Amino acid sequence: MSTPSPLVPGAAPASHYSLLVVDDEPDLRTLYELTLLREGYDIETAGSVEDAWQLLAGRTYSAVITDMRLPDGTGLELLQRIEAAGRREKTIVITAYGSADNAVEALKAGAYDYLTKPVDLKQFRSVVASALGRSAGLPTVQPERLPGGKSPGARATPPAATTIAPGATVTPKVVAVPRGRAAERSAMARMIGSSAPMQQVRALIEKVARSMAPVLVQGESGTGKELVARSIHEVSARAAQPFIAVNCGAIPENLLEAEFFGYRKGAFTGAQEDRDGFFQAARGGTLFLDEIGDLPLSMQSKLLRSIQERSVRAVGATAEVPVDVRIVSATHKNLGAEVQAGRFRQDLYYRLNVIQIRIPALRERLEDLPTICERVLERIAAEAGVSPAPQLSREALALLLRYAFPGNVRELENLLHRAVALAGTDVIGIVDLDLPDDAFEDSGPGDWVEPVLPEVVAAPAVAASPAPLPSDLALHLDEIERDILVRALEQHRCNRTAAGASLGLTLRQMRYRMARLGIQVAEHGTMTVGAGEVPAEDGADSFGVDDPPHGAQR
Ligand SMILES: Nc1ncnc2c1ncn2[C@@H]1O[C@H](COP(=O)(O)OP(=O)(O)OP(=O)(O)O)[C@@H](O)[C@H]1O
Repeated sequence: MSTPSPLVPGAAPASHYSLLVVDDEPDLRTLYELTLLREGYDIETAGSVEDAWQLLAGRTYSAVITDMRLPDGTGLELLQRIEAAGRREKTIVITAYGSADNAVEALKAGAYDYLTKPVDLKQFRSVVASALGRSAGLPTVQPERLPGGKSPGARATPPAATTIAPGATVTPKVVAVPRGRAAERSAMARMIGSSAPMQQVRALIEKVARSMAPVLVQGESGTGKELVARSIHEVSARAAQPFIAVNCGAIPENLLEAEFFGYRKGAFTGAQEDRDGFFQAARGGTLFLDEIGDLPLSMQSKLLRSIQERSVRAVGATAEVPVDVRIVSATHKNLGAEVQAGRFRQDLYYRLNVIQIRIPALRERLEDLPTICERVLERIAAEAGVSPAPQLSREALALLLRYAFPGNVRELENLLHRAVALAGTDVIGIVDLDLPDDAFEDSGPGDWVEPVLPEVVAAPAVAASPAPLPSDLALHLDEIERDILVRALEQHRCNRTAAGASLGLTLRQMRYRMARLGIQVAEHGTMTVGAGEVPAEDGADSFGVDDPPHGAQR
């Protein structure tokens, strides 16, 4: 066991970061201890899991650095104990060279980061500094103290994040450009939804933000993968450093290397000065690799090397330069299947997929839809300087709840923008949604979703006082639906195809609904409304002026 020594030549000023180093080899302990003392940290050391645990029982540390193989157990066991006890020490494990499995296991178990033997001391200092939320070699800053003397790690105000357009040259100037209004609010605050899957996503973000483990975010297009990546960055100790978002699928293959790693003056025709790449721009922060599944195989191997070595070599440069960057990647593809098909390197997949966050499609969390609509409409109104914000009519919301949203939240946002423009009033109706004709093509009797209509979204702004609650919701909604269908049929002279299209329904769906609600249209164009029934699958029991004769091709 040792304490900060005034005898260490060149030691940085004393700090309040305290570290516990666990290794059974006395020489290595001394090496790590001396290295860290020079950085100005307080150090204590232990030679086994039990020794370490005893020290931990007596106090808290800013971080624990442990070798994987210890005489009475493994570093992983120590880490698991720390996690299980709910302690907040950051943990760094040191694994034998080539034991990627151990490293991945440690990251999954909650380690902040790992180092491989033989430990490169420069990297060692940088990883420890990164775990403490500071830059290696900088004077140590006294962290905010929590009860018990624990350093919480730096939680700075999120800086402006940056997306780099393909082909754009990366300079510090570009990195500093703010992203505009949306970037002003934190990504986590912009992420709407309290459904169980979204709660899980939020909990995972909080958990993974504490470590350096690579995260792979999977989900359909428009589900919010970038929002999740930004949230991880903002919640992490890297929040004060850059967030660089790169769309891997949008960069021409011949530019990829220069864009990722930068280039030196004269490296190729037109390289008139040194330029940084995405990795250098993201130094100390997070590099978000969107659409990683679109990265060509040749670039995949270069990316793998940089991630493994934690260093990059600019095009035309002779030396590798270490970079401290956290990688978050995303894809809408099934990367496992891409690996099977030989289009994605298995080793890279393994490196990127240490922790996976799957964002469910919007149709899998429909309970979030009313709140998302409400908040998006508020935002549209605020941007246009309009008050009060437009609201969806009950019927419009009911229709949206049955729509499949192939483009997920992004599609919903676009749809609401258009609807607000079309509506002209502060209540958005079904016609304003202008949903595509084939929107409900697959829906049939079994696909009916009983709408959940929270009062806050459903109540039109014009209502003076809230309507009394219905005693039978299903009957009440049937009445509303019946009324809408009858009005649409009247407007379209009982032509069911046209009436259905005006409501975003196919003829088959229109037939089904009419039969269910007891609406009949005779051949001469008169309409009767009676008791409903459960229709036959193809709804062939009701005829109308727009129906072809039996057997005819439409
Ligand atoms: N849970 C959510 N709450 C509010 N807005 C959301 C949510 N999820 C996504 N959005 C919004 O939807 C749009 C698309 O989100 P984002 O770009 O993060 O999706 P993505 O999955 O990365 O899309 P792509 O795969 O096309 O790159 C953004 O405007 C984002 O703010």
